[in-house]
Amino acid sequence: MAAADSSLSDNPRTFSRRPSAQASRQAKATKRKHQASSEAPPAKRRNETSFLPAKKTSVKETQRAFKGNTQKTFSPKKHSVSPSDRNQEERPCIKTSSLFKNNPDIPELHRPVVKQVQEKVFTSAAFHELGLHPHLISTINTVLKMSSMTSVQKQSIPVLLEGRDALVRSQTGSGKTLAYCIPVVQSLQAMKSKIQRSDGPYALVLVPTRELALQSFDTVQKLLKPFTWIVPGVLMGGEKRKSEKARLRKGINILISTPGRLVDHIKSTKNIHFSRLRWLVFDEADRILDLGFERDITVILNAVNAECQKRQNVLLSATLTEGVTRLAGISLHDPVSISVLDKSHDQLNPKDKAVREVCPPPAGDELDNFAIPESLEQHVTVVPSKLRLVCLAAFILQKCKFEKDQKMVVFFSSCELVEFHYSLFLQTLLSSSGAPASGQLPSASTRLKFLRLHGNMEQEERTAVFQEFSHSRRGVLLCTDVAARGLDLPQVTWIVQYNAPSSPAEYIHRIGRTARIGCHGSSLLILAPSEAEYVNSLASHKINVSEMKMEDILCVLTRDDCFKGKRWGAQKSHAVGPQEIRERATVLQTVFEDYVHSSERRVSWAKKALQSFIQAYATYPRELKHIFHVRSLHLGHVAKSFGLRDAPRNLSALTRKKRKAHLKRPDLHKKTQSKHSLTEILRSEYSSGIEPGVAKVKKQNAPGEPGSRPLRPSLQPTPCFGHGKTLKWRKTQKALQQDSKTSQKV
Ligand SMILES: Nc1ncnc2c1ncn2[C@@H]1O[C@H](COP(=O)(O)OP(=O)(O)OP(=O)(O)O)[C@@H](O)[C@H]1O
Repeated sequence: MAAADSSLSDNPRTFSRRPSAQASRQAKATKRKHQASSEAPPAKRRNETSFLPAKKTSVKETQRAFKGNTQKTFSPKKHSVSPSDRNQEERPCIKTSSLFKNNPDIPELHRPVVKQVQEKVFTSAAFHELGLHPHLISTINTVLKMSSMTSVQKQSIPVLLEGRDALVRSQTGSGKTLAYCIPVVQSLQAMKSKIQRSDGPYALVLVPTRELALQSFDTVQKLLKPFTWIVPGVLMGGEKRKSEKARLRKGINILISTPGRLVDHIKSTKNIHFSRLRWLVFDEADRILDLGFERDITVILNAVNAECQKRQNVLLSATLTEGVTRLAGISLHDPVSISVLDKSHDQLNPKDKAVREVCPPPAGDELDNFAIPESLEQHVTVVPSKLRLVCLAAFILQKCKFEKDQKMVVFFSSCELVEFHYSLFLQTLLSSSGAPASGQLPSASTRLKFLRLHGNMEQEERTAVFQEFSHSRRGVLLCTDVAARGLDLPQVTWIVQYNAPSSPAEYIHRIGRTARIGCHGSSLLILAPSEAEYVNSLASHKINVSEMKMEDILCVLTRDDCFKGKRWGAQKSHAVGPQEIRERATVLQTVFEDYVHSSERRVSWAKKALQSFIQAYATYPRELKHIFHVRSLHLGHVAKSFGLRDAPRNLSALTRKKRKAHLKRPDLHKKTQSKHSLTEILRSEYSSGIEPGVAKVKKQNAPGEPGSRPLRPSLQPTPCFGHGKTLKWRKTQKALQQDSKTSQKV
């Protein structure tokens, strides 16, 4: 295989591992010049180079840390053939820019070491100490196979059993679902007049995604095993409305739903009554109550309040933000605020933590510092844009091909990006993992398994993927933030964030898919050099990450002879030097580029994915724009991470046009057409599944304000958020809008 980098393949010795004194001086000078280095070249050059093939480079540029020739002729393989087959073919010469050349310096990460907020997961208290129904206790012990309570359960269950409203905050994977499900089931089974199915909902649980709805339903169903007269049900979209209506008509006593779907039924179904409602639970409350769902939540609360005033309200999340606390002030009645923070770090008397802690609502700074599971190791790697794709692929290979039983979730910023990488990896990495190579475990070739999950998939497939990945011992799930919240995917060992999240809260929820309930897990955040400052932003929220070097990730390619260059073909590859790593990375990049350029259709598919990336990039909230700004992207380099050899010429015009049109996301284009605001488009990731309902929503105006749709009389904004309190709509709306700025990109 001829590598695409002539400086590597023509004469390996030109790549001395130690640069000459002169080269090193020049490199230092270059480094100083680019001290405030970012991905972006100066504005003028950026405009020129971004849309043109790689240009000739200056001497100084060639002295940078990674060197090579600007262009190189190489022989591409026949498309979608494994890299090992490629040597045997006659290939035309195609120009490609060097992968390791003209990259910006990788800045040193001066990350402040901060003390992370910690929580203790388990307590020694047993469920039978709670005075629950004996059948409920035995179900928890035998069906769920749990005996001792987690901290959040120990604190929340007694409070909820006392009949209080509560605001519950505890780290991801700490058992919040049972913290509300147990009191709900205990209280409903104990009702004097036995519950009838036809009574309708006694408890309403709102969750942001369909998968989470299914998961919570599963838990409730298990708890209800001994109490067969109480019927649980789930409404989540994707299912035929007619069959959901039929189930509602028969009666559902514990109703779990996504907000959009419930609103649809409130508006169109006569069979949903809340007169007997005793419980209203908002799981992932900060997500549910943010701008994306605000309108739906108002409709739901108004419908509920119109029929029922006296009930218990519970808000739960690992990241309760100020907006939720404010809304909690309106929607909760004399709530107990439960936080499981391990104060032993700050307090002299560590015994205090064992006592049930009922604290005032967290305020100010405390809200911004989220607890992270102690057994979660967080890493960050800084990778130039050109190398992002090979770096991600190498990391996946390292963990999931060469190590045993690794289960990985990779987060992307849009559905289209998920689809692109999923297909690309299936066609390239899987076909290249046919025969076990030297250094590869015998069963490694069968170890690689890719799945994907995003909001644009058919519900049937979404559910199947969710189930398959849940029950699988290994595999790579490529997904959007639709999988970031609440999902309890057992034994996930690695979380990779290929596109940085739009807020610290989303960072916490994404990494929270691993290291659950005291298990060990790791995460990797991949940043471009221009994004390195994001590490400080995380540190300001008491999030500590340690650096992983890109070279150490790429190093794995030397274990896989699929990625051997031609020069090395006849040799045994014992020596693992930077040169060989670069060569193999170039071979892998060539595999991607060959696949993408194998047809016009694939090129335009890659362009669309690139466009989707740029559009998603433009949606970072204002407070992160100084780190993530489209202007900081070198499109030519970014294009390479989509297997494109050059940046598409018409991309910037297209993107500008799109940005003007309210930053529509291409992956949702079909659904949204041209009328939706950004928020609505982004929300559709979590949509009810009933498109006409979504499409009708025009603008995020407060009900009753000019431009808003008239609501049904019972839904008019005279809203009581329960217990006779009037919703100060405008104030809340403003507060929510402020808070949502950090959560727009989901
Ligand atoms: N007392 C317990 N003993 C053992 N396992 C438990 C206990 N309580 C909950 N679990 C398990 O812990 C895992 C995480 O629970 P859960 O999904 O409720 O966490 P969570 O706090 O809601 O997380 P997130 O914030 O991500 O939504 C689940 O697999 C659950 O079955």
